[in-house]
Amino acid sequence: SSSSSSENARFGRSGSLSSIPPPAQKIDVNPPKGTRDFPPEEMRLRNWLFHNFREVSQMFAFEEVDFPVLESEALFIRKAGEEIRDQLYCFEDRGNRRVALRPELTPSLARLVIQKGKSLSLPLKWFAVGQCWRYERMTRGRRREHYQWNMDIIGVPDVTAEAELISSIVTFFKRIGITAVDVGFKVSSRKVLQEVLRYYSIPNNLFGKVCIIIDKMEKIPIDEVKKELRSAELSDEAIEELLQVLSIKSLTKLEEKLGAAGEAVADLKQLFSLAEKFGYSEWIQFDASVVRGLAYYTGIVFEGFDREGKLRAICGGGRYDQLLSTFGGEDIPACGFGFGDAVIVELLKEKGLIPEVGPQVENIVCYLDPDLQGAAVSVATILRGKGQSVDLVLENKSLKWVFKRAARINACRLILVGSSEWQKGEVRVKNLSTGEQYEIKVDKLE
Ligand SMILES: CC(=O)Nc1cnc2ccccc2c1
Repeated sequence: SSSSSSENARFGRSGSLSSIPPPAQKIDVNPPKGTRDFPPEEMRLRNWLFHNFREVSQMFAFEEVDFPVLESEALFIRKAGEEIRDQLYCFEDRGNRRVALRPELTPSLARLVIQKGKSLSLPLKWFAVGQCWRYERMTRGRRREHYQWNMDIIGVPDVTAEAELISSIVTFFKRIGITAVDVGFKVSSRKVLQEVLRYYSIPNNLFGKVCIIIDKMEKIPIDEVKKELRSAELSDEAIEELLQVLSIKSLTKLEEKLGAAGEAVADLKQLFSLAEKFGYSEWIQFDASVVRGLAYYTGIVFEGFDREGKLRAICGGGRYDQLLSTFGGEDIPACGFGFGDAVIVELLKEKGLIPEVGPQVENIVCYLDPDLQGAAVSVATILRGKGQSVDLVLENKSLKWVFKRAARINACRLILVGSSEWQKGEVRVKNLSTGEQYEIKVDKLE
């Protein structure tokens, strides 16, 4: 233990006495249920994925933001019957405050926008990559945390914002080798639903709840959906009409059904024509059944899906023009998406697209004679001063050991500090890919 108690100080690190007795039994060395460790190999894959998230976000001139993982529970209390609410990882802290581990990033973003208020010059283009949490009863072995990439555009009411967001996701997919043959986007607008509900004079306050019920359509039997819609005070006629409209998969048919005057048709037509200009038409399709499972969406919604139909949604998002006022702020038009780190990795595995990301280091420096430890340290430090990466062998190890380690860490070059060379101010260098060997003055190393 590294406790600085005087006891340790007196006997030093290797003191025979320890001031702390060993635990009675071994602690559980696994991470908490539903959570993951990231040892080096897994961390390299995660860093590769997040690097691509960040590169695309920066290519679209988005600025990175982040928020606390811990938020007031109130930020996520919505009454629309969302799964994300049922699984909120919430608790009372030591100050008796109701808090929650964030299940998503958008409410935090809204909170920050309200907090910054007039000092922000719109539009904002913000992105974040953050860990989100859920607490599932009797975890069905499902994870309780994942990382989500979010991109949001705040202050642009026009559909061109949603088109831009979809373009950024398409750009991301292309970068990692995913094509329109592998995935697509189902696109719709909640204004379709709004126009049907208005026709049947369903009160607006039921809108969120109806969306959440419909979002479950693919997951629960249709009779259950109808039962829940009936309990949400929809007439049988309204339910039948609603389900009929939600089965429409062509914009032309939608226009025949709703007429050309409504915003839903106008927005979607504009989006599909912008898709042409962005060059991702073959990636998107209209599908009125897409509503997404978050209550606050108000307009265009979309979700990325794998065309083989084996996996859950890869990503999803949409317009949320009235989220800020639910927190007491002035409404500002906004849209965004969330992209989790789990399904995409399953997809990459399916497609054989997991990248080979091994460790990489330029130099490994070792000393053959125990008296040359200081010399090795100075060689490593000179190389690092030149911006090179160096694995310094910290103890006097055999050459056999050093070669084995050099291979494991995939070092490019071996620098041997030996006494005969060191007399001449030189070191021996071995290029580990070509095998080439030579001796060189230390300050000539580059
Ligand atoms: C496939 C997967 O891991 N999904 C997942 C995992 N953890 C979450 C945590 C919070 C919200 C949504 C989550 C979703």
